[in-house]
Amino acid sequence: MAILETKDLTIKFGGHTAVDNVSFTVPEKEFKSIIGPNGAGKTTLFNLLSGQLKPTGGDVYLKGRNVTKLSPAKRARLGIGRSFQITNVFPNLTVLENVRLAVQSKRGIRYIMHRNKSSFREIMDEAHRLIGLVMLTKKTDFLAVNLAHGEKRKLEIAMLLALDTEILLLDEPTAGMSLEEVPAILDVIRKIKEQESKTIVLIEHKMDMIMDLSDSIMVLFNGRLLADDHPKEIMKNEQVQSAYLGGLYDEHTA
Ligand SMILES: Nc1ncnc2c1ncn2[C@@H]1O[C@H](COP(=O)(O)OP(=O)(O)OP(=O)(O)O)[C@@H](O)[C@H]1O
Repeated sequence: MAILETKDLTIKFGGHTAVDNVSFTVPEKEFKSIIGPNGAGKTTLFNLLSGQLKPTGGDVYLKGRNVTKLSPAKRARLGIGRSFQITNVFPNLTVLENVRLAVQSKRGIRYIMHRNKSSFREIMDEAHRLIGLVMLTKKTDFLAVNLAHGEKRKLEIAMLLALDTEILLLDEPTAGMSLEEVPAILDVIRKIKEQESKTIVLIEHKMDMIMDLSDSIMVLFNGRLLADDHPKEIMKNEQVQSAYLGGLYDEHTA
């Protein structure tokens, strides 16, 4: 069953159509990547999925339910979690404290009202598990403010996982990272894919990063869906090669 689906999703900014009649489905537990050159509409599409933007036309469905008119908070409660929604990283708290608070906020008032030793232990165990999953164990007691850029992204991912949504929208998790930091974050994403049984939709600018991780790849170009297929087919697709790979080649040689 499709856990996430769009039909003819469109948004116009003035005369410019940033997302143009995009229809796609994401089956449950699939790892789908969205690629495309600068300005293709990837982030705008994410904003439409998470509810930050309302479309000019078309619809978004979550588990068959039309959520087009719902707020980001309501969509999050229904199962869509987005990495950049994590605005509550406290710089002067440790990694453990930040993740613990995220786990606690998900469990909500129930746990606070019935606070007891076993629920606190459970929350701490989950926080430690998530810190391990994103490979930050050695930094457990570091203040968030003292983490390297790549480590901060890992912390954000741990806090996103704490919300325990079925769908994770990851917007360029490697953005702004030094080359040495990239393999570690890809390892984290691979581990999440293997261990967490989530549906993952990931935006990536650099196609080579996500070829082996993705079950399917969507290519956006000028707001349009150029292709949506298995990675191998995407590589062979001539339209994609000329539109997207050509652009990348230019970028590397510029
Ligand atoms: N709020 C807005 N108002 C006007 N135009 C916008 C707005 N948001 C995005 N756009 C335009 O929509 C187009 C798509 O932008 P978007 O950021 O979604 O692209 P992208 O594929 O995410 O690019 P990048 O890889 O650079 O992040 C661009 O031309 C951009 O200038």
